[in-house]
Amino acid sequence: MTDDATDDVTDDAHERALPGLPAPAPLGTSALPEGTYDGAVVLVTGGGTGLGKAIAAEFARLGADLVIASRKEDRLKAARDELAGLGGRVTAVPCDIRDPERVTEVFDAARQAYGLPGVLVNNAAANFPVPAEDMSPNAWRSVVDITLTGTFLMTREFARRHLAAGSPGSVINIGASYAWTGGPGFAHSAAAKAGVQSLVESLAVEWAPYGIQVNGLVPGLMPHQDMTADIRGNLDRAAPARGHEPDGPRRELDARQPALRVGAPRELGWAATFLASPYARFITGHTLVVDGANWQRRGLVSPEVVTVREQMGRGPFGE
Ligand SMILES: CCCCCCCCCCC/C=C/C(=O)SCCNC(=O)CCNC(=O)[C@H](O)C(C)(C)COP(=O)(O)OP(=O)(O)OC[C@H]1O[C@@H](n2cnc3c(N)ncnc32)[C@H](O)[C@@H]1OP(=O)(O)O
Ligand SMILES: NC(=O)C1=CN([C@@H]2O[C@H](COP(=O)(O)OP(=O)(O)OC[C@H]3O[C@@H](n4cnc5c(N)ncnc54)[C@H](OP(=O)(O)O)[C@@H]3O)[C@@H](O)[C@H]2O)C=CC1
Repeated sequence: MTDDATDDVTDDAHERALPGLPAPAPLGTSALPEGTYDGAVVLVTGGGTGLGKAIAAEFARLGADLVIASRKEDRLKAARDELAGLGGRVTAVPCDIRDPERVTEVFDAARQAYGLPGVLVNNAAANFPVPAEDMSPNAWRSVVDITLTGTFLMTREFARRHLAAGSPGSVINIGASYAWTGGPGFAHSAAAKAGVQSLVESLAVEWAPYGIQVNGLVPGLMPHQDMTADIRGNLDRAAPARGHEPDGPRRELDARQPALRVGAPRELGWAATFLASPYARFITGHTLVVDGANWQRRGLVSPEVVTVREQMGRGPFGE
């Protein structure tokens, strides 16, 4: 397993004599005791790519049996083989989380393979940048259905099964900080993530009496090789590469973060393994933000306004 983010502070930071936040611990290490998840079953939606795969990897290193679920079978299988190399057992189940019947099948497959998952990571989501005035009803529906409705359906099925069995469980919803700030250019995703955030707060209270924890986990900018072409293209436009190695660390992205570096996917994985661990049993209804304080960033004087259309290189509406 690789982890795509830089371990180094940037050239820019060195030029400015600013260290930024320290680099994370090496990939393959963990703060939790070895075997913390021995015998545990962890279900990660969207576990075949990007941050979901990085989260799954950290649970696997600590002994968990994994179930990864998403739509595209080829990517799931490739991830399954990669994750299996970390030691634990891995099952890949194709599933569109918008479909309640498919959701039921994922839990049936998990139960058959290893037993009822004790941890559910709702990581799958959909997103693409688009000015709101250009967004079709179907584009809105697609993002909201996957991100919000899919998360709800997975969580409901998880809770139903635990309530029936009388067993405890832990749900982690992967969010985004524009749930709180709004997300110009991502109105659909920001609205959906605000809904996901609200689910954390409602369901933590509703299900604490039954022993089910529900927490949120919000990544900052964590680039990875699986990022969609849409998002990668707009990132490139927002922070054009200046001749650094094309697949290496993106220093022009680092320089735009208060931490002077982007996040490494494993940093999100470590946070997830903590939140679902025996060391976080009294934490529920909480959202942990792993973003180097980027979402609180404000300037003394705001930068000049650039419309979303301009940021995306689009001409005037309707032309
Ligand atoms: C402005 C500055 C930008 C700076 C960049 C910063 C980037 C930081 C972002 C960090 C936050 C990240 C949060 C994330 O959630 S990342 C996760 C992203 N991953 C995914 O989205 C993976 C899954 N995505 C998909 O499968 C697809 O993208 C899709 C969401 C479209 C879902 O597929 P589905 O099969 O359901 O949908 P369709 O292909 O049938 O399309 C449905 C409608 O949506 C319209 N559409 C699709 N893409 C676009 C687009 N790029 N722009 C506008 N509209 C789009 C499509 O046309 C369909 O509508 P119509 O039927 O009306 O045509
Ligand atoms: N990367 C970042 O910097 C940030 C990411 N996030 C959040 O982190 C999470 C992971 O994002 P990231 O890894 O970057 O993105 P990816 O595009 O790599 O992951 C999205 C995953 O969701 C799965 N998925 C999409 N639609 C469905 C569906 N209908 N049913 C089942 N699975 C589906 C995809 O698999 P498939 O196509 O096979 O279905 C894919 O594995 C998301 O919740 C995202 O909002 C938040 C802020 C920043």
